[in-house]
Order: sequence, then structure tokens, then C-alpha cells
Amino acid sequence: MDWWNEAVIGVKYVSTRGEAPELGFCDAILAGLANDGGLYVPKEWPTLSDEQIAALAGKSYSDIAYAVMKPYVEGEIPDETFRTMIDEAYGAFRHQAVVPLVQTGANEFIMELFHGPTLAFKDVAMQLLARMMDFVLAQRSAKATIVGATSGDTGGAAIEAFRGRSNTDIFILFPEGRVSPVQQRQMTSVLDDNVHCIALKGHFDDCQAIVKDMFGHKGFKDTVALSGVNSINWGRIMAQVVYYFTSALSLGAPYRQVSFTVPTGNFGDIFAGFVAKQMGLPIDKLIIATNQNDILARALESGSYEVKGVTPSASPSMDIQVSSNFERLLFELHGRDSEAVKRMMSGLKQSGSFTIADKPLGRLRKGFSADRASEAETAATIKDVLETTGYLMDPHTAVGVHVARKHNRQSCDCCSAESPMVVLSTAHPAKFPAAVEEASGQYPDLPLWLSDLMDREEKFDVLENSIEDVEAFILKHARAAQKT
Ligand SMILES: Cc1ncc(COP(=O)(O)O)c(C=O)c1O
Ligand SMILES: N[C@@H](CCOP(=O)(O)O)C(=O)O
Repeated sequence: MDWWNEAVIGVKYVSTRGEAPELGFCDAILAGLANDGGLYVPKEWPTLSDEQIAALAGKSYSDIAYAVMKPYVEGEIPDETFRTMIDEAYGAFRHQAVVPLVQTGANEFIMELFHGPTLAFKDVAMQLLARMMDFVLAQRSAKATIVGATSGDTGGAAIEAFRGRSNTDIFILFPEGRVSPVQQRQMTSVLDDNVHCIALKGHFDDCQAIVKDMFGHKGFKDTVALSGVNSINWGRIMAQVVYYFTSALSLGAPYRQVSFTVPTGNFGDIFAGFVAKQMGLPIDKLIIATNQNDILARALESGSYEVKGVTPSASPSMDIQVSSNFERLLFELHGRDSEAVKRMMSGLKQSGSFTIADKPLGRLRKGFSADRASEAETAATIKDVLETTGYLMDPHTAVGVHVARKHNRQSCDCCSAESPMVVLSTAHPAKFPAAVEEASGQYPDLPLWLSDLMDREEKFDVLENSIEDVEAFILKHARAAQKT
């Protein structure tokens, strides 16, 4: 593709908090979190015209991925190298279409994002990010220590993508006893020397807070050459933008608007939808679907973002209160005013809450809707969809389907019933067999190639919810630290 406007090629990245240096793509993905605590976003959004989007119709996933992501990496990763990375990353997916659509109702489609190696949508970005980071590190003859916090899926996908790589050690923090047994075994049964799993005595938000605080601890960060693979990393979001394009194109874009409902926790996946819209994809509505941990739905309703504590649910990967990527959206909603973002984030740190002012709140409500699914509603949706269509879905996807159906597009004045509704299916049901069986009576088996997973040997350490303990553990095991 050579039709990208020269003006937007080779995008630079700025921090949402305005105090970190502007970076090129390679530095931005290695940095993970900006050193002012903010998140990197492109300085400007590359846009595509309807004609350019139409020209992508009928192309393969890899072709579309290359076209959509090219301006973000231009001048930093050579075209041919980038194309090879994309082909390799998505060649490993076990479905020809990479992210196929399945119709489950009138104008309702499920986008299956779980055909990668760990059966979750995280593979889509992680398979590419690992290759890009490896490339940058090799070019610089450098090593990095990757850290990640997981409520279950990011950890497995990251470990699978980075296992055995000689330039990186990876440390994944998961909340002890709060991920599904399949999710845990996907992480802990990887025995490669560069992989370290830490079961933290705390919640996911504790794991995420420790990861973010390690980025703020300069001495430690430099000693271990710290890098992150949570969706704070722009490279993750960029790769997730692609499937909004592929699915919308299959359903008639750019000549037809499409809406999306996204099961949401850290706001990365739905923020990628926002980016696709900024780039020119005709998205009608983006619907935020939460489980009973509904901070985002409450924030949209009341304008007050207020942490209330996490209640474990059948969709554990979404048991999140501090939703990292919401900061990226707040930055946009406030006209890229980093002072406003800093005020809100410091309110969050000090008192666990902040208020969104009227104007940005109006913008938020214009582009997004939000609702929640209770535990009973989630289970009932799994059962109902199975009985009416024969399709078995996981609890996270069911949260999405429930919220999509509840949003009555016949009567709302915010989006049209004519536009197809795509619900993102973020995980395979076999990752959550107990919840799926309890809801539907049907036990979802793991695919054959993972059928011995629960018999595999485990390797992990249990640590207190303490940044000192986690840092000491990393210092002891990270090869980048031992070099200095
Ligand atoms: C299965 C599943 N669904 C949904 C989500 C929420 O995605 P996001 O954090 O990007 O909002 C996650 C994890 O984050 C997940 O693992
Ligand atoms: N649900 C996630 C939580 C971390 O999210 P991320 O997208 O920011 O990495 C998980 O499964 O770990």
C-alpha cells in the first residue's frame, strides 16, 4: 500500500501527561509506560478516506493489518520486515480468517478473537508485539525485562509470545486464586528459563499498581531495562485496531456504519475501536460492556469515576477497577489537555475517584454507551444463546451479548438498528469451563492441541502484595540486571 498521505507517515508519540519526551514508535513500545506516568498516544491520527477503506475490501487479514498499521511504524521498522512479522504472527492462528464473524441474531455478529495460541484476544496483539520488540532489541544489541499484570489472559498470551526469546525475561504478576485454572496453567506450565510467574497475594488492581509503580521507580527501571506489555503499551492497542477494520469491511463498511459492543476491563480493546473511528472507519456506536465490577458504566452514567472494590465474577479477566486505557480516552475527550488528565489521575491516586466535567462527559456519551451484566444475566445469556443458536460462548463474551441486546437500538436515539452490531468474543469458552458448564450444562473442551494442559507441570512463586518483594525477586532473576 503506498497511498498513505505523506503528512501522517512516521507518527510520533506523546504522553497523556505531557511531561515525557516525544518518542518514535520503537522507543514508545520499549518504554511501555511514559516516564511521567502517562500513556503514549500518536501525536496525530492518520486517517483513511472512504475510497481508501473500500480498497481494502476482500483483502486478507495480513494485507489489511499491514495497511492499517503502516503509518504508525513507518520509518522505524522496514516495510518488508514488518510485513514478515505480520505474516508470521497471524500465520499461527488456527482459523484462515484469523478473526472470523459468526452470526447469532438479526444483525448481530460475534467476532471470534480467540483463535490464537492461548485462546484469547490478547494473542492478536501480543504475537506481533513480541516480534516488534525482539526486532528493536536485536537492532540495539539490548536486553529488556518485561513485566506484566494479568487478570488471566494477558499473562498467558505474553508468556507464549515471549517464551524462549534470548533478548527478554518476562515476569507476570497474577492475583493468587483469582484466575481460572486453565488460565493459570497456561502461564505456569511454561518452563522456559526466561519466564517467571508470580502469584501475588492481592487483586488484579494490586498487580497493576505494582507494575505501574515499578515504572515510576527510576533506579530499578534502569537497572533491569524495564519494559511492559500490558495495554499501556501503544503497540498492543495498534494491533487491536486492525480487527475493527476487517470486521466492518466484511459487513459493508465504508458504505454502511457498524456498531461494536466490547466486554471491557482495562479499556484497551474498546479504545482500539475508538482509534479505528478516529482513522475514518464509520463506526456508529461503541458500547462498553462490564460485569458487576461496573466502574466504567457508572462513570458514563454519573460522570463520577469512583473505585469501589472488586467482587469476583464468572468473567474474572474483567474484574478490574482502575481501567488503564481510560486515561487515553480522557486525554482525547479533554482536547488533549494533559493538565486536566494529571488532575484527574492525581484525584484517583489520592481519593480513588475523580469527576468528568460536563463537556468531556457529553463527548463521552456521544461516542459510547455503557451497561453492565449481573452474574445471573451473564449465565442466562450463555444458556439462551446455546439453546437458540447452538453457539457456546464464554462468560466475557456473554457479558457483551447481554449488554448489546439490552441496548435497544429500535428505541434509542444514539445509534441505528440498521447498523450491524458486532460483539467482540474475547476468549474461548474452554478457558472458563466451570462457569460455562454451570450456566449451560455443556462442558467446553479444550482443543486437542491443548488437551493435556491441566496435566502439565507448573512453575511459579507466591509473593506478598509488596513492591519491595516483587522488585527483589525481579532483580534476582532478570538477566538484564545481572549484566550491570
Ligand atoms: C477475556 C477477556 N475479555 C475482556 C477483557 C477486557 O479487555 P480490556 O482490558 O482491553 O478492556 C479481558 C482482559 O482485559 C479479557 O481477558
Ligand atoms: N484482562 C487482562 C488484564 C490486563 O489487561 P491489559 O489488556 O492491560 O494487558 C488480563 O487478562 O490479564
